[in-house]
Amino acid sequence: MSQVIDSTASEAADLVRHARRIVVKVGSSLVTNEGRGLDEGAIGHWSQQLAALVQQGRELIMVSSGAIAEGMKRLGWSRRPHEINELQAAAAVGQMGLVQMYETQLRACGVGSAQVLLTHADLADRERYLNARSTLLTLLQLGVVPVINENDTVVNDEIKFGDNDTLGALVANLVEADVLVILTDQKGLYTADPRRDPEARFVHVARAGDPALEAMAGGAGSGIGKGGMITKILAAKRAAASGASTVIAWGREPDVLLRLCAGEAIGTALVAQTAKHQARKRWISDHLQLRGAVVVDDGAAAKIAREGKSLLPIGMTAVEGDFSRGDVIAVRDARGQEVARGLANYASSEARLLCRKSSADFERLLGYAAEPEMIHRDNLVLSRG
Ligand SMILES: Nc1ncnc2c1ncn2[C@@H]1O[C@H](COP(=O)(O)OP(=O)(O)O)[C@@H](O)[C@H]1O
Ligand SMILES: N[C@@H](CCC(=O)OP(=O)(O)O)C(=O)O
Repeated sequence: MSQVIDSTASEAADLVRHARRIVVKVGSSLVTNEGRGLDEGAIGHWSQQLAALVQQGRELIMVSSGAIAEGMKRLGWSRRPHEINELQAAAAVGQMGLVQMYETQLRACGVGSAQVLLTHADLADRERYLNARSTLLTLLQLGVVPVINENDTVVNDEIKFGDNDTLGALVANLVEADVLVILTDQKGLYTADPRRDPEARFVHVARAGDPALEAMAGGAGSGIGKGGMITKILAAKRAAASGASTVIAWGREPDVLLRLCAGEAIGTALVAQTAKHQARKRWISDHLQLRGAVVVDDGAAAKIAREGKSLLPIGMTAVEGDFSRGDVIAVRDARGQEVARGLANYASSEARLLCRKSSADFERLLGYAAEPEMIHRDNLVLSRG
């Protein structure tokens, strides 16, 4: 049995203790008590823990399923429909109750919440990716807990996440979370589905992306959940691509989030092998197709290369090519040498207006106020040195 690990369970637990930005995902079977209706006690308990962690100075995002199951209950449907339009209708009905319950519970703990509905296409589109990212990061800065679900109304079979484990991982990638916590109806990952195999052994820690894990994981055990363990294993692999480790744990474990954040080894830890900043750099370097460039003065080039600062439009002298917000562009110095590459916050047409301008002028020049940076330092990779 592989269970290849480069970390011990206690080292893995330390990852959560030190985590600042955490994405928590809860599945339909937990949220709706196996389809019996929204579990107010469970949502209240997670909300209290989320609020306590925000109050500790951490940033929390909740990815919660349950809309379809709750919608089915509200519509009086006992069997999950096959028609996609019926599933979408159920999700729209159920999402009302779902988000209302989180809002009420979090507010009672003194923490604000926000509803964010996303689709895969939103995150594949570079401009929408940047928009979603900056909205979520702003919410986190405000100390608000975003409560995310798939935007079931606008997706069809092909582009549907199908399960919220994938959505949780994509959100972890989007905001560069330190840890993804997947709460489910089992204590974690076993060597086989424990509902079917009484010999199944518990896996405490493993390497995220280890192919041996995929062989252990079966499909959903309850009639309510969709993904099963395989989607959680694949979500951990995906989250690891941006440097986030994943913990899979039982959602009804008392104080599970607080105890994980206190460094207790609960559940299965799937440890990412790449550090966050390296993963981000690789992601940007992989988008090698450059859409254009900006030329910067020596002051801006030095700030980027030596101090690791963001590129501000005031340091830009020229814009080359035709690019959109979210495209990867080069940053060149006055001698034509490439200093860095990164994701443009402004399209080339806007960037041309912003050259040499300070952020106080942006609203007058563009008609709206947006990011002060042309490329944020988180989205910038140095080309040499
Ligand atoms: N190797 C495994 N270890 C643990 N659970 C497994 C495994 N393989 C399959 N499962 C099943 O996956 C289920 C959890 O997935 P799912 O029902 O989709 O939950 P959720 O709604 O939380 O996403 C478990 O109840 C279990 O029966
Ligand atoms: N967006 C859907 C979630 C789909 C789903 O079943 O997810 P999960 O229970 O996490 O496998 C809903 O809210 O019902």
